[in-house]
Amino acid sequence: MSATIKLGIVGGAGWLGGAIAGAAVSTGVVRAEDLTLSYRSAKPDRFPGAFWTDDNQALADRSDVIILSVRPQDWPSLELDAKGKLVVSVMAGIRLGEIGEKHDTRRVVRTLPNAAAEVAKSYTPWIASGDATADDRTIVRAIFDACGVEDEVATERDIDYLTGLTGSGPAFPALLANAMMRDAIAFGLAPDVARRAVNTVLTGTGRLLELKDTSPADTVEAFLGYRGTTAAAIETMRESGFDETVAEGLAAAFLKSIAMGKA
Ligand SMILES: NC(=O)C1=CN([C@@H]2O[C@H](COP(=O)(O)OP(=O)(O)OC[C@H]3O[C@@H](n4cnc5c(N)ncnc54)[C@H](O)[C@@H]3O)[C@@H](O)[C@H]2O)C=CC1
Ligand SMILES: O=C(O)[C@@H]1CCC=N1
Repeated sequence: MSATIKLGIVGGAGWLGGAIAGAAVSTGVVRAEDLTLSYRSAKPDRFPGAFWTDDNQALADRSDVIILSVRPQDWPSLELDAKGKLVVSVMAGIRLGEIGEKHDTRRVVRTLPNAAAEVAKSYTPWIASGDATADDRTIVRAIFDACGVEDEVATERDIDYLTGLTGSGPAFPALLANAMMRDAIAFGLAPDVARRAVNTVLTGTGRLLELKDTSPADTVEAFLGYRGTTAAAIETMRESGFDETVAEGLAAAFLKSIAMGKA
């Protein structure tokens, strides 16, 4: 892929837009001088050499590829004519067809990264509209490879499902860790010890997964087979509905993603 794409990020001052910009610049997918970012109120002091603007049409006119990274509720009021350019959305819930219609282009890609883009560890599923070209796909792969791991998926329904599974995903280990910490503090552990203990469990587990790429089912089975303290905990959590609670939470995210689109 050419290293000279001109990339615009609407909402570049935000959490995800900033993370994508950081990943794209640091991996050389885009040069800082070819990057345009828009903000709504205060101009951020980030990405030296990049062009900041509060005029989204100016951003679109300067860019070949436009990433939409505003919150879904802010998108209807976004004025931007992309005139046949490649538009890449990271917005939850908003459909390919709606995006193309509003921004006057049939080259649209809908993606759903996650918060780990900030550390180049996002999982990003994406799907392209019928008129997206092979070069468009190459550009999208390059941007989201820079943010972590990406997969082109078969349907927008898959994106809606993955919005909960992986888009929201970083929140779920945090939810578990928070419950563990609360229990540890209720038990009487010093809060700083509890925090260090629980955070180390999470980072250590992540590292093990990264190095060994084991199946979670195999890990659970190995601990169950040990018939020790871990098996006692897992069996009690499951009897209390752990697996069903997770499935219900993921279903709620899936339904919310569908409800956020018009189609
Ligand atoms: N944060 C996350 O973990 C994930 C977020 N997303 C999606 O990413 C999108 C952005 O989310 P975040 O970065 O978390 O939100 P955020 O609120 O941190 O960033 C959005 C930014 O857009 C700016 N903005 C709003 N309207 C604007 C306009 N007309 N022109 C220029 N800037 C404008 C806001 O001022 C803000 O800085 C959302 O659509 C969300 O669904 C998707 C996956 C994960
Ligand atoms: O919670 C949200 O709506 C956004 C989209 C996926 C993750 N965060």
